[in-house]
Amino acid sequence: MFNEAKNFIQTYYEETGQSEQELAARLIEVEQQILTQGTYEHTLDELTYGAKMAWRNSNKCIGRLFWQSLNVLDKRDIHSEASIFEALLEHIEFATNNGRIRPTITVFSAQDIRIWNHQLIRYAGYETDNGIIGDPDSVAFTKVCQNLGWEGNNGLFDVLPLVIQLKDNPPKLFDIPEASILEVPIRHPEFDWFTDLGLKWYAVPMISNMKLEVGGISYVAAPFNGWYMGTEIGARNLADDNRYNMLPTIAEHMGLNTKSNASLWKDRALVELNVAVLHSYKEDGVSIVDHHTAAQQFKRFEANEIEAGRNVTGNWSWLIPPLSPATTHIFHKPYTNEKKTPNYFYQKEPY
Ligand code: HEM
Ligand SMILES: N/C(=N/c1cccc(CO[C@@H]2CCNC2)c1)c1cccs1
Repeated sequence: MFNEAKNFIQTYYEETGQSEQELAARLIEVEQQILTQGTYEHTLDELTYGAKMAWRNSNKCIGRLFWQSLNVLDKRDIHSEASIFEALLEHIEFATNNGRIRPTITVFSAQDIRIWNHQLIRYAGYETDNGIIGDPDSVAFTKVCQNLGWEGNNGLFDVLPLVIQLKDNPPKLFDIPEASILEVPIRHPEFDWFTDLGLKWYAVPMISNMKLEVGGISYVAAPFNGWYMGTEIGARNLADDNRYNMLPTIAEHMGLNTKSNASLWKDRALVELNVAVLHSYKEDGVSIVDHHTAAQQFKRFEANEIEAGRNVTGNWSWLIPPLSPATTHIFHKPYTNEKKTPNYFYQKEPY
């Protein structure tokens, strides 16, 4: 652990221009803590910078240009399910900010808390005799919630409860107040019939099942949010045939020939769905980025990193957007998928 701690603290001090003397003193302190307690505690500044570095090192993320502007909420001192629920509501409110989304991470104490949700706000998926209602991606977790007593409503867009577990206690469920959940009804700038599809999506993506690793310490409950890139909603969540599978319906309404692949009906429906998503979020003043702008921002990130003397790492297959990937520069160049730390990692599902 001391090796990982030393590497992180050294890099942190170098990148923030703190003196060799301060570094040496801090390293002695950390070594002492590890020797006597088996671990050490990050200062707020170390934790804050570590969370930002972890974003900077996230190879699958196209949004890394803004890594230094991450808001870090330190909640390492709370240890009851109720106060964790309160902190999560605080995160949701602060991050949502009435639509002017603030990229934010809340860090809970390193080991004894788990949030079972994949995202703080996500729609339920119900398996019924005549198919799946809601988000197919949520079917397994929805069953877990129902086994824990959650009813659900068999709706298309039922927001799942927060499931919070302390140590090895049974998890506790908490409903998120509707007032805290900002959603965007999806309409199209030209096709008036689009509204009748009854589609909407939530404003803020908040990943809550990954762990933040900084200097040898793993924060297994550290939910983080940014804003959406439009294609995530328009080219995947509402488009995939194993998600909301809207392309055939949209193509029908557009009067396209869905009997022939060569009519490119799927592609035309896909573009209009993505146009509708971007139009709706923008009209409602909810932060969102289109995949062309996001790629241009990523290009600026690459230049900044080279300028800072760091090599750019990335996971090409995740960085290219799912719609018109070859229209971005990312498609036309290779990226090394070298894993640096601090970083965000997958971890075993607690259920
Ligand atoms: C600010 C706006 C942001 C945008 C537009 C953005 C965009 C994206 C997109 C499109 C993906 C791929 C998701 C998918 O294909 O399912 C992604 C992945 C990822 N992003 Fe970002 N991101 C943003 C902010 C952040 C922040 C604040 C963090 C953490 C502090 C972060 C960490 C990650 C990580 C760890 C992944 C990979 C997730 C996985 O492995 O499943 N991003 N991002
Ligand atoms: N825009 C975003 N998109 C995502 C970022 C990370 C993960 C995901 C969802 O990943 C799922 C697992 C693989 N694809 C879907 C979406 C952000 C969420 C939190 C901060 S930015």
